[in-house]
Amino acid sequence: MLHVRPAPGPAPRNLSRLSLSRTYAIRSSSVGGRTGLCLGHCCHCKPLSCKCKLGWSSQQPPDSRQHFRPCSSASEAVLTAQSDIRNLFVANEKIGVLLLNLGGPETLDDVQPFLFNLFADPDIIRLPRAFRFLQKPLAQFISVARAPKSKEGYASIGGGSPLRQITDAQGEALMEALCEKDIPAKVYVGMRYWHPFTEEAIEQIKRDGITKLVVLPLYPQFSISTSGSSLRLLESIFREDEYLVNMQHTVIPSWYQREGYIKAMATLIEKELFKFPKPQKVMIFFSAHGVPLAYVEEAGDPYKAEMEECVDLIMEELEKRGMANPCTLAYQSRVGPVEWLKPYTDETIIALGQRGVKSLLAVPISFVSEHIETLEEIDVEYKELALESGIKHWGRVPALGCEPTFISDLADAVIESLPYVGAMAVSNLEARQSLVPLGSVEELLAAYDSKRDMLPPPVIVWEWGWTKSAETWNGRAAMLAVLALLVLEVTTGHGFLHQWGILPPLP
Ligand SMILES: C=CC1=C(C)c2cc3[nH]c(cc4nc(cc5[nH]c(cc1n2)c(C)c5CCC(=O)O)C(CCC(=O)O)=C4C)c(C)c3C=C
Ligand SMILES: [Fe+2]
Repeated sequence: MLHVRPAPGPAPRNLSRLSLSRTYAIRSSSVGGRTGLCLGHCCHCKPLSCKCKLGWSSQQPPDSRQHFRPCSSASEAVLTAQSDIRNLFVANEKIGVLLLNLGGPETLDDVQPFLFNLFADPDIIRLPRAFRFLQKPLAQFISVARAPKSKEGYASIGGGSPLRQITDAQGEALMEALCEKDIPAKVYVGMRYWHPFTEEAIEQIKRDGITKLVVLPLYPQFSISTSGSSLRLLESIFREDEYLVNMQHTVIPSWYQREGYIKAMATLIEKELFKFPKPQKVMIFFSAHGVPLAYVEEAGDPYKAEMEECVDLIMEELEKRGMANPCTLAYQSRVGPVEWLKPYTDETIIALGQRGVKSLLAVPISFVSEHIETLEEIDVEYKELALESGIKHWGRVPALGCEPTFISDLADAVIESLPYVGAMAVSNLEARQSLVPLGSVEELLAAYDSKRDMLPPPVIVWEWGWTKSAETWNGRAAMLAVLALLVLEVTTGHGFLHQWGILPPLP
């Protein structure tokens, strides 16, 4: 199914609106009578369901749009927050902002160990509980097998990922923006899979004696596989550390609906549209990083719903500016044999070409830095595919990077969240039970973990003969046997893959 909005005019877009209630019900989970993760988002608007200045009652999940939409009193909220912050300085507090990101290999030699870290993450490869002991051997196997292809990609974009450099620059720019808004704070970068690792950032935060911390994942939309994974790691680090248990903090889990972000995206799109010979005829093609379908359908990942709403908001902003282009949302970069969110970017490009679309503007939407999937997958592979599919004019919107409106908005998000830093951690006991996400992300992750265990097997009744159930169970037995062989091979360095030269010998 394509997410296509026909041109011209404000005809309804075919962007299905999933119920967001699960996401926001989880977000609104209350600890100690106050809500959790609405911090930093909702302080502008106070709909009826909102009981506190920054939250809503857990009994009354709000309409997300109403709650999250920035309104004209945004600057007022920032001003209030700023005066609260000045009070923090009187109390001699040291404010830190921890930017969480994915991380990327800096050299080609880093590629395999980076991939190992990624695939060793149980939020990336989800093994049933009984098979968790296989996580690391499997990560070793997949990372070794995938490294040559990944290396080719990284070699073609200059020999490594630009992610560290860009994230550091975003951190610097955020620090300056906060300083200009009279909020001196130190910004730290903590990567999930490569340097500087989250653990390194945390050590620096401790050395600097930070007393109040805002945790800001650099993913606009929340996914279990990205922000969720980073927060889970952070939570485990916090739980083990006496200093961190006592450090007040808050988390901004996703921020795709912020006015500054939406406007910055619309401005970038508008600029690129006008490079086309007929701007009004261009199909705006949002390409988001995919996740396996089961994350959304079985584990309750809000990623798809947030992505669709984000696209809606950007398109509304463009409409306000007089642009009524058609748009499509598709998902790219799938890895492995399972089904991922659809429609897939490559299939969609081909379908659009067949439908006679002639001008396509690709908009990377799930990430705010240039990275391998914008520089290689979109700029090279998808462009080539588009031209082969009959598309005549191709463009690509750059990632936000250090775009000033965007950075200024991130600074506002941080400022708005500051008065609520530590509001939840009223005692050590409570803090230990519910640390980083003030209860909410933990609940989200816990909900998906428990759901995973409760999933019914695909085939319940055994039937003799060449049946679906026989195929399934034979297939499972065969997979386990192959897995066992692979694990043995990767750990011992001996086996058929080494003999056939598919895997290099162990050093
Ligand atoms: C919102 C963004 C991202 C989601 C969601 C996401 C999920 C996800 N990714 C993989 C597997 C890989 N991702 C890789 C690189 C990579 N992923 C993201 C973002 C999201 N991933 C970025 C920004 C990058 C690039 C980092 C860089 O170095 O520039 C890779 C490595 C590259 C490759 O070999 O293709 C893999 C593998 C899974 C399995 C997944 C969801 C479960
Ligand atoms: Fe990824």
